[in-house]
Amino acid sequence: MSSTLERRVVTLGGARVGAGPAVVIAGRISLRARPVARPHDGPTDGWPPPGARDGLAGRVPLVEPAGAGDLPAVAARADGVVIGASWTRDIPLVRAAAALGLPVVVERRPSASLEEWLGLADYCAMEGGGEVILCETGRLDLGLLRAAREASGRPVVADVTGRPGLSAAAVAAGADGLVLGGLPAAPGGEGEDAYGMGVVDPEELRAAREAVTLVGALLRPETPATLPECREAIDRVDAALATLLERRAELAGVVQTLKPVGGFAGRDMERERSLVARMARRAPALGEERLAAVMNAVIEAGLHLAEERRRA
Ligand SMILES: C=C(O[C@@H]1C=C(C(=O)O)C=C[C@H]1O)C(=O)O
Repeated sequence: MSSTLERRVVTLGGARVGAGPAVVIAGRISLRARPVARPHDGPTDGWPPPGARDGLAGRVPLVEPAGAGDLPAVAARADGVVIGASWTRDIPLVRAAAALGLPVVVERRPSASLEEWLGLADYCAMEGGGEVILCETGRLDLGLLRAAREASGRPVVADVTGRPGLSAAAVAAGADGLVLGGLPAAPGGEGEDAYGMGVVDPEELRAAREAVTLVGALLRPETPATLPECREAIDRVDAALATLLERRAELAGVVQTLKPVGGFAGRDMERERSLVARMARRAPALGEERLAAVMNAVIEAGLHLAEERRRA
């Protein structure tokens, strides 16, 4: 984040994008890939009807219109309108979409420069209510994503549909959110793709949530101001800690098999002291003494686990 630029926060369907934790935006559809209307759907504007069997309560986080005719339905049913990467130069439609007053998600045209992308975002902010999110999509230029976030002060998200392996990298690069294509899945159930639009992929959703939790805990600065926010931030840190503790226990177990004398008998207090001293450099507020108590418990838990496994 630039120190001179005020960071703008956009509220999208109740989620604050741009400050605090990175968010997962699970649902983006394009009306350019309009599904086939089916007779029992009744009059259709190309949308799944509200309360359809896929559990969709009639709303989708992000919708890309195909034309101006879609805009009333987008206004009624979407949390945010998408300026799609393929038509960022259709200025009349860009303008009409921005004028809806919904948050506007401006995708980057493939090969568009930073200047062109940010210029379009400024244009949308002027034409609309000012709530603009930048979205990097396609092959994901994460360097550009980061530069856009710094240069504009606007929230920047990455569409990781079909690229779950880039979720962690996108959050590490500074993405304020991860977008997943498809209809939102039914709460608690696997989504039913009744309309040929595709449903958010559960594996992609899992990868995105892991990324915002684990990478967010490690790399994203946060200053929570309320008790729930603070607890959520702590929960993310604990998730990262648990992941690391499990990993550490596995490694400590391997060490026991490689040392001449393993287990509690082979305990090396000098090595324990030196690892605590190194950790204290990263955790100066906690300091050596408090860390030593924590690490003693961690090391003993690992030794107990290794012993249990050896006996089994
Ligand atoms: C893992 C080792 O064995 C023991 C456990 C340690 C740990 O969990 O970090 C450190 C030193 C030893 O007392 C080791 O020797 O490195």
